[in-house]
Amino acid sequence: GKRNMDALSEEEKRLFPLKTVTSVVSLFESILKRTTEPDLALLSIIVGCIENTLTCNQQILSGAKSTVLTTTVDETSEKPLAIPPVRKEDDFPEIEWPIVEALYVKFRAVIKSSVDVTQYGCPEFATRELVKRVSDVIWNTLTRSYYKDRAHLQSLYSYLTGNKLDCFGVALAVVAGCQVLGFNDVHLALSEDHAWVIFGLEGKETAEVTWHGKGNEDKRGQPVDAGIQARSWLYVSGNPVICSRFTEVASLVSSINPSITATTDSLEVASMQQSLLWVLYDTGHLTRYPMALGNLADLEELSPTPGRCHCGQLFSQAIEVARRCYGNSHVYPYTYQGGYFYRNRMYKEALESWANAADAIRSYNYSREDEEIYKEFLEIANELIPFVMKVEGSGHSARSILKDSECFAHLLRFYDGICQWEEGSCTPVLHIGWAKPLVNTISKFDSQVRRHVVISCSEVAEEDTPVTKPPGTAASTDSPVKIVNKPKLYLRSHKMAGLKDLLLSEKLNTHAISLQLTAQSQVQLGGRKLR
Ligand SMILES: FC(F)c1nnc(N2CCN(c3ncnc4sc(CC(F)(F)F)cc34)CC2)s1
Repeated sequence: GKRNMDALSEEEKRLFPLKTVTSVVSLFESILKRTTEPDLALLSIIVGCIENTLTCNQQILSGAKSTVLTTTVDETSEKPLAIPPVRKEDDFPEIEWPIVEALYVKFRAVIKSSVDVTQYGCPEFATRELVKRVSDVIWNTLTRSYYKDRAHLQSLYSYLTGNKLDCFGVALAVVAGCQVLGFNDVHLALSEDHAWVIFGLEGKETAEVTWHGKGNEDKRGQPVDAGIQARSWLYVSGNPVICSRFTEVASLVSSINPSITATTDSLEVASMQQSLLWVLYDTGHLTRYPMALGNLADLEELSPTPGRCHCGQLFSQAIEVARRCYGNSHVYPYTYQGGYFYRNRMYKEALESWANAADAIRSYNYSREDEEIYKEFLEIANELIPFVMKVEGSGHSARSILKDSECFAHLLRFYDGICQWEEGSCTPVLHIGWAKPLVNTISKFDSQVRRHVVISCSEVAEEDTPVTKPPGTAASTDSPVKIVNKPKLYLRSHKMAGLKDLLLSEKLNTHAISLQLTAQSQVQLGGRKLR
């Protein structure tokens, strides 16, 4: 019979007007089940329409409709730990099929009328020129100037109703445009702060299709090899999430933004995003997507789904995937997990996650387009860790992390990773603003505790490393004290290795430590790490 050329089956159309989260979930489940080519434009329009209707034209209702603003201020500190966003009950808008269909038809018309594929020889695979052309069509139809970092600019609904897209939205629109033209070899490649496309035979070609950050010339049309060679975090050493159509659906669901204001979320949009992420989780499309797992974990922390795994397991799963599939070159899985531990006052675990995050960044060279992760580490070092030291400092319990040499080892490993990140980079990372909080933090640990960490800095084993009992030999029953293994730490950065004696000294020489930490290394060997 007639091939169903419509985007939706009759049955799916009957789900309209969409009035509930359940109906949106049913629609996604039906589409994901019946096709290997889910239509990105259609799905982006649908979730974008719901998000923008519920978050962009909102009056904060008084009375029963909106819950009271709740803030949790930890009684021992003036700095609130985390203010859960106010979640407003709101009526789900009625999404009519004709509205969605009209926008969908408009997008297809814009793309088909602007790109003459015969000009590219109707190739089986997309060419660089074709990908660049689609990027130009999206680029040239955007509003001249608008605030690019605003929320709710990531969907095709935003593009079609307001001609505005953010950096991710442009990349998604280009892939959706190529899908309209029948080039199913064009797919999204996602790093932790940038997006580009792969295309061609076996997806071997890459092309920039959007801008990145502020004041950076866009490199649209160029391959991303230069960014990978420069070893900048932005290109994750060539380990981006390479999307299939299904992971592209996961990325448009993951980029749903329930925020109405800085402190108020739409309950319905958050619930829709959470439910759709579980659908994608159950169909296996989050398996190789650490950030989407982290997003789902954050939503589960705020509002646990009965019968589902604990959010802590999702943070751990994201780390497992990053290690196994992406060469441990992603940082966010650790800072997602560290943030969770911090919000839940699990400070020793948070320090370990942040040290693991620093291990992930150490092999990169810091480039000027890596500001986002720089800000992440700066906030951990200068806000979160000092806050932990303050609240832990007051409790003189023996269990305080200030008496725990493993915590001191985590802290040193955190700084060691950042120092090694800076090594060989053209742009310095550490400055005096880092040194003061560091010295302050280290000084909170007793010298006994600090001296309990066995620090090695080179291949040569420490001559004075006391031989500890080989593991497994039971401590003799009459030993008066518990045999506690001393944490061992291998410092890889020159700066931290140079600090070794200062760190273990009885009295901390604040000035010497600051000088060592902020020393500008003279000539960088060609300004980057080589092999
Ligand atoms: F606690 C921290 F680790 C984080 N909390 N939220 C984080 N996000 C939020 C969501 N987010 C993302 N979540 C899903 N997929 C992607 S793809 C991408 C790069 C770009 F936008 F395409 F350019 C970003 C991103 C960026 C990282 S990190």
